[in-house]
Amino acid sequence: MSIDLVAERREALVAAARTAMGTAYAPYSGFHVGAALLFEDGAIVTGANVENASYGLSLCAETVACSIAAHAGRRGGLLAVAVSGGAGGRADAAISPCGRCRQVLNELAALGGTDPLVICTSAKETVEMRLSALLPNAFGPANLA
Ligand SMILES: O=c1ccn([C@H]2C[C@H](O)[C@@H](CO)O2)c(=O)[nH]1
Ligand SMILES: [Zn+2]
Repeated sequence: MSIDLVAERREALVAAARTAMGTAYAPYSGFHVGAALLFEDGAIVTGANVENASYGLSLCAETVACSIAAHAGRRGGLLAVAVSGGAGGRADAAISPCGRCRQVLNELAALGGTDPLVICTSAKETVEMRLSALLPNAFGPANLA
């Protein structure tokens, strides 16, 4: 059921990540990233990186998308994540989420007991893996219960 939804919405999810890349605010790195989250109800929530003049405060696209989803009331049900990005918004590198974003994604995943598929896409290639492979033995909400 869930796997079918990912297959069904896969193209839309990747397209949403690419579109979201267009709203990146990345004047310092020039590296534009878009992320799209697919939920069990079929909804797609997107985000793009938001940089800051104090460089270290910049937020990645995946973290922005997770924050928007949480703010909209989502507390789980994360089935898949698509990430697309590259210098100048050219999406020529299949980038995978940074360490901080893996942990942020894990919060939404763990709350709903899912292991989302992470789809890293570029114009040239697509690399896919489960979040549990990107963040094995994760620290999560259960550790605080
Ligand atoms: O998976 C990633 C990797 C990097 N970035 C952003 C952070 C920064 O704004 C820019 C360059 O690192 O790309 C993301 O949004 N997601
Ligand atoms: Zn990140």
